[in-house]
Amino acid sequence: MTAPGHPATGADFVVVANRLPVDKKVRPDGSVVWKRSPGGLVTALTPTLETRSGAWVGWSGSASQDGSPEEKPDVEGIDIHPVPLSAAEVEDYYEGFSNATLWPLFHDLLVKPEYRHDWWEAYVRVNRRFAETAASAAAPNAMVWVQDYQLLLVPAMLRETRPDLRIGFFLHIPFPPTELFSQLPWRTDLLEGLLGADLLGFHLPGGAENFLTLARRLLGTRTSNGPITAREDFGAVEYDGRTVKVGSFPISIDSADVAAQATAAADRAVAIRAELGDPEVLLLGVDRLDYTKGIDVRLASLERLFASGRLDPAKTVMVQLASPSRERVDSYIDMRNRIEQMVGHLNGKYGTVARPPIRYLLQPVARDELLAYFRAADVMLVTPMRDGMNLVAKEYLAARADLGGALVLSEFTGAAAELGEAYLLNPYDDRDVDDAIEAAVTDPAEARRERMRILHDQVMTNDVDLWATSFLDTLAADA
Ligand SMILES: Nc1ncnc2c1ncn2[C@@H]1O[C@H](COP(=O)(O)OP(=O)(O)O)[C@@H](O)[C@H]1O
Ligand SMILES: O=P(O)(O)OC[C@H]1O[C@H](O[C@H]2O[C@H](CO)[C@@H](O)[C@H](O)[C@H]2O)[C@H](O)[C@@H](O)[C@@H]1O
Repeated sequence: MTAPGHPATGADFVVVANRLPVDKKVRPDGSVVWKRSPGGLVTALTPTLETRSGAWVGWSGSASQDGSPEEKPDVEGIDIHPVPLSAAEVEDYYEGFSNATLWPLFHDLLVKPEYRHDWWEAYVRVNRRFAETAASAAAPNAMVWVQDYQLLLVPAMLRETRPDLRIGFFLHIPFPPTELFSQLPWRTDLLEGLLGADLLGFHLPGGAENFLTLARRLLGTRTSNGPITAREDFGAVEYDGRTVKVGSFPISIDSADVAAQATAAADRAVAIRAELGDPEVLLLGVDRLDYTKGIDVRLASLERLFASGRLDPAKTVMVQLASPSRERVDSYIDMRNRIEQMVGHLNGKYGTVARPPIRYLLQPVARDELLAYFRAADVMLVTPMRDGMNLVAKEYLAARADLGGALVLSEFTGAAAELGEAYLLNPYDDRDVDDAIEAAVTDPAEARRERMRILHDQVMTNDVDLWATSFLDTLAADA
C-alpha cells in the first residue's frame, strides 16, 4: 500500500546521517570534486545499501550558497540525497547546537554547554529538512536508519509524515544521566523526537538504561526494568500506543580489512621507526583534535615520567597524529593552543635539536600510512576523558596481527567495556595514568603478547558487520 503524500518508488533502506559518505571539495578555480570518505559507517552499511535499493541522506560538509540545493554526486550503489546547509546553519545547527550544546553535555560537561534559543531554532529547522528529504527518498514501508546526536528530532518528524516506515536510531556518543540531560531547556522535545523511532541503539547498556530512566521520569512512560545486555537483552518504552525497543550495540570496524592492510604495511612500519631514529620505545596517539580525547592527559603524564626518570626521553619518541576538527568552535581553539603549548614545552625541556621526543602533526594522515604507524608503535595511547566508543583502539588491535605492541586505554571509552585485557586507566588519576603507561612499556614481552592475543581476537570476532547486522535484524524483527 502506498501511504498518501509520498512516492510509490524510492529506496527500501535509507541511512540518514549528518555527513554524507562523500565530502565536497571546492577547488581554487571554483570547480567541485566529491571525495569518498572512508568512514566506518559507510564500510559497515555498504553491503546492505547495495543489496537492498539503498539511499543516503546527509550534508556534504560545506556550506552551500544561500542554502540552495546541492548537485547530486555519483556514488556507485548508493542513491545520494544531499541536504544543503547555509553558512548560518553550519554555525547555528552544526557548530552551535550540535557541537557546543549537545556534544559537551553528553560528554560529562568537559566544557560548559551553551543553551541558545537561536541555535535550537536552527537545529529544529535543519532536522526537519533532513526528515523531509528522508521521507521523499524512502519507498513505502522502507527501513530508515537515523544516526547520531545531530538528528535527535528526526525520528518523530519522520513518523509524523511517514507512519508506514520502520525507523531505527543509533547514538554514537554517550547518553548522559537524567540529571545532566535535564539541563536542556528543550529536554522534552528531544526525548519525544527520539521516541518516534521503533528501535533506539546505544553503544553500551549504561546509555540505554539512562534513556529508560529519563523516559520514565520526564514523560511518566511505562518502561521495562530488566537488565540490558549487548545485542541480546533489550529494554522497552511504552509510548503513544507503541513499544519503542531500546538496546546496546557496540560499534566496531572492518577488522579483516584493517588487519590485511596493516600486514601489507609492515615494511613501511620499519621505515617509519628508522625515520624516527629507531627509538627504543615508540608511543603513538591518533585522534581528532577534540577535548574529549585526553591528548593533554597523555602529554602531562609523559612530562611526569620524563621528570622522574621512569622513562628516558633520549630513548623514547611519542608521535601524536591529530586531525583538525570543528575548528571554529571556541573550546576546540582553546584545546589546540593548550596541546601545542605542551608539545613545545616537552620538546624544549627534554629534547635535543636533533631529537625532540614529541612529533606532532595536525593534518589527516592517509589510511595506509596510518596503519603503518599502528604497526610500528610499541604502545598505543588512548586516554579520553569520555568517548562513545573509540574506533582508534579497535583499529590498533586489528592492525596487530603480529601480536606486537600494547594498548593503553581509558576506562571512560565505550571500547573499554569489551577490551578488559588492555592497560586500563582512569584519566582523572595522574598516578594511574603514569603506572599504566609505564607498565605497557616495561612489562615482559610474553605478558604483553598474551594480552594482545586476547584483544586482537576480540576485535577480529566482533566487527562492524556484526554491529550493523544485529541492529538491522532487531529493527526488522517486530515489523
Ligand atoms: N590524524 C588522523 N589521520 C587520519 N585518520 C584519523 C586521524 N585521527 C583519527 N583518524 C580516524 O578517525 C576515526 C576516529 O574514530 P573514533 O576513534 O571512533 O573517534 P571520533 O569518531 O570521535 O573521531 C578513526 O577511523 C581514525 O583512524
Ligand atoms: O562529523 P564531525 O563533526 O567531523 O565528527 C566526526 C564524528 O565524531 C563522532 O564520532 C563518534 O562515533 C564513533 C563511531 O561510533 C565513536 O567511536 C566515537 O566515540 C564517537 O565520538 C560523532 O559521533 C560522529 O557523528 C561524527 O561524524
